[in-house]
Amino acid sequence: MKIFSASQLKQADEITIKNQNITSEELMERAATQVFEEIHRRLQGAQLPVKIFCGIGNNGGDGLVVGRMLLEHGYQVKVFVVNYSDKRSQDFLANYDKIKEVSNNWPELIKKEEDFPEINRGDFVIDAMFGIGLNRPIEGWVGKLVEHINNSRAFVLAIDMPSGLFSDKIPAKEDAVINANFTLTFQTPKLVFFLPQTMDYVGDIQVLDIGLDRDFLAETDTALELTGKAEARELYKPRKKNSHKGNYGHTLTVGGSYGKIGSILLTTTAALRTGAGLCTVFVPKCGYEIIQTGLPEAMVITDENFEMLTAIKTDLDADVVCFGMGAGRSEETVGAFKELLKKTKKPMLIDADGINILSENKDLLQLVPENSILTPHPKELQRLIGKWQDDFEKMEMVQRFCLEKKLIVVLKGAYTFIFDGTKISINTTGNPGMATAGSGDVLSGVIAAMLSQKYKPFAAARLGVYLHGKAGDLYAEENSYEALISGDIAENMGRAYLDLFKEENGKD
Ligand SMILES: NC(=O)C1=CN([C@@H]2O[C@H](COP(=O)(O)OP(=O)(O)OC[C@H]3O[C@@H](n4cnc5c(N)ncnc54)[C@H](O)[C@@H]3O)[C@@H](O)[C@H]2O)[C@@H](O)CC1
Ligand SMILES: [K+]
Repeated sequence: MKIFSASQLKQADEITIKNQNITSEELMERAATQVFEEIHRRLQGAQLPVKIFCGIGNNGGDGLVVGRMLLEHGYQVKVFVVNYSDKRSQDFLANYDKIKEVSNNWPELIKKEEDFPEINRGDFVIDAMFGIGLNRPIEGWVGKLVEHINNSRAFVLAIDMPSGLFSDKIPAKEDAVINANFTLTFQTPKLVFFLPQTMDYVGDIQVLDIGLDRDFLAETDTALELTGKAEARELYKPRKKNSHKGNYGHTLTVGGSYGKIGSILLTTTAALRTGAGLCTVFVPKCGYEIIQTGLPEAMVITDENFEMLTAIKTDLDADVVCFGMGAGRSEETVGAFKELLKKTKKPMLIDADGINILSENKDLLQLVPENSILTPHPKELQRLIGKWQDDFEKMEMVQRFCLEKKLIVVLKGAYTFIFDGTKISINTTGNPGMATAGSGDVLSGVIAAMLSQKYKPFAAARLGVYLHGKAGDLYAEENSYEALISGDIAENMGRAYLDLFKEENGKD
């Protein structure tokens, strides 16, 4: 699913109004009807106090329409207009008149702190103050109202965006932002719903298709894309009946050190579970028996050294080399990595200590084969590219790094972001249970196996990250977040693949 910017959405609005020959008021009615239907489906007529806070722009207009429809359906609704300015939008005004016909009273105006209504814990609050039109922080008494709503601990549903969130920047610490439990957003999820600094304001997300011009949406390019089941399914390449293990590539996993052989064992297990045709593991001598016993499907070659990697001697011409898991950063290992980089020409997968070694020896970056994939977590990324001010600057810095070095970066997080210098893909699977030792090692194996099965690097990263998260989700659904250990992710890769083609309630 594409993620459109606020200006692209405004353009889509205008084109829709023109091409479908409707008024903007009709478009608002259509959008807000969807919000109403969703609320009605969930509340089923429940008589809890509904309090709607409307701004004076089109987000407020949506709130008025929703209020009118809820009243018509017998809900107990109180509509407030947060009257921070008298410059009301046209569609707001049209709906301001219409709601009076249903409620017989004008909505209550809030103009100062003394006008704030009481909000109780059991209330259902609808935030329709600001949407994508917010262009400066919420200030003064309106900011206090935001605090008042947040402090009430009532359930808060935001229309389009929680008020106070910008579509293209991070609010400052002191800025007022609605803490929503649920956000019903129009046509496209907004980027800020997925950034670490802003994702907590949004709560659960649902995207409502408000029927904006199909051609415009299909033809307009976006740098940002969300990878869900439909996209993952499109990336997936079915196996041919007439194939053999050579078709799925030979993966060489290189890593491990004394006390950290488990990491490379996890990586290689994951690679085999993801479909790598053959796997060879290169480890220090101390890893030999562990790997042979723990994973009889893999072949093992050892370093001359017992505890760490010192020279990666092998004639194997692997389809993909995966380096770093548990490798440590001793001088000898750095040297061994350098030699490995020199002789590797195909895109590699570099993780963990591999990334840390690159951060400490930036000259090695020029040896990394084009289109290789790096899978840092935020701390590792910071060591590699330096500090950023906020998530927007971080994204710019990563894209610049990817372009300059011709690399792909998989930035691991609650939402994992995949960068290739021009595109950014945001993953939708995964859960807090996966914040556990070794889940990154498993991810490395999964993506390496995708490369070895001849997926193009960006696609390999996207599909790998998606399936890895899905495997974790499927396990957690039955066993809890807490009980999930990273080996379970590898074990459940098969279910993640099968799930790609499972229909849920007739849709994906
Ligand atoms: N295609 C779509 O996405 C549709 C969008 N609609 C709604 O329209 C919204 C956008 O409406 P608007 O452009 O009127 O903008 P908003 O309703 O988000 O904001 C209202 C106005 O407040 C002013 N403002 C901005 N920041 C302020 C601040 N800190 N303090 C005081 N005033 C401030 C701006 O002039 C802005 O136009 C969307 O979020 C959505 O809810 C729907 O009605 C119809 C379809
Ligand atoms: K809002």
